[in-house]
Amino acid sequence: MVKVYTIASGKGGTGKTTVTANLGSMLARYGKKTCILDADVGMANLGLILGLEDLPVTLHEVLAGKARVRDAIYDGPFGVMVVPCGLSLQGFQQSDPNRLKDIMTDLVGEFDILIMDAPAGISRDGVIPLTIADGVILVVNPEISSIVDSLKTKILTETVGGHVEGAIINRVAGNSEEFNHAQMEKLLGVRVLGVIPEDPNIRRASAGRTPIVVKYPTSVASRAFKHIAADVAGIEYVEEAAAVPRERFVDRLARALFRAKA
Ligand SMILES: Nc1ncnc2c1ncn2[C@@H]1O[C@H](COP(=O)(O)OP(=O)(O)OP(=O)(O)O)[C@@H](O)[C@H]1O
Repeated sequence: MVKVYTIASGKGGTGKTTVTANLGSMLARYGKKTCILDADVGMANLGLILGLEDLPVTLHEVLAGKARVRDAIYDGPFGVMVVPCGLSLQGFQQSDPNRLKDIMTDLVGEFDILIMDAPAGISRDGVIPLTIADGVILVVNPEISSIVDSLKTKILTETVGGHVEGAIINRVAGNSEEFNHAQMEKLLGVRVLGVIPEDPNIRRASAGRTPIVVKYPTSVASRAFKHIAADVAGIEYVEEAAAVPRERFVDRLARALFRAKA
């Protein structure tokens, strides 16, 4: 049975796109047929951080009724399928977000998991991804403004008949001013699905157009993403061993000589 998630937030910049790219990639790695869509049609950047640009067909053309969604699906990391959005203002203006529901209906038979990256804030178009998901996942930073804005998104989701699955706390630096896991759960009134630390490798990976789980798989943030993905996939998380560097020729030679002498 397919499960449809929307990754949402209150204010912008909390890490929705980062979560969508990394969670989607890991779910595919864990064997789930996964598709991630950039439903942030006005401020799209999922394609940008995955190196998918200058594409002939994107979600813009599909939402404009000019193309089929099948023609806007591209290969992403670890076998995740990606439906990116174009960057042009004209493409945004021609998009009809009401078509999103039909697009999702077209995809449900082909995937185990569909994940939509929603627009930030509260807008008429932003409501659609909140209503058509089985579960909305809020991406929240551990500070009061982000919590208050996410609460508004939670209330809006419930008002329009949607369901909030839980929250991911992102960019946790471990400062004493930050709200902790238990406080966040109490304030938001939802289960915390995972905690992603502040990790400079996330920016480095994005600059290289690759999710951190691919580029720096043993980094602290990658391990956190893997935990959440395993939970969502319903499998037990097993720590992957760090890659053992290949032994250099001189080391092999020295070892062989040393053994020969002994
Ligand atoms: N855990 C983290 N540690 C360090 N940097 C992070 C982390 N999560 C996200 N970032 C950085 O924060 C910035 C915003 O992240 P992202 O684009 O994922 O947010 P967003 O919620 O999708 O934003 P928007 O609402 O504008 O679409 C990016 O530069 C990203 O690399």
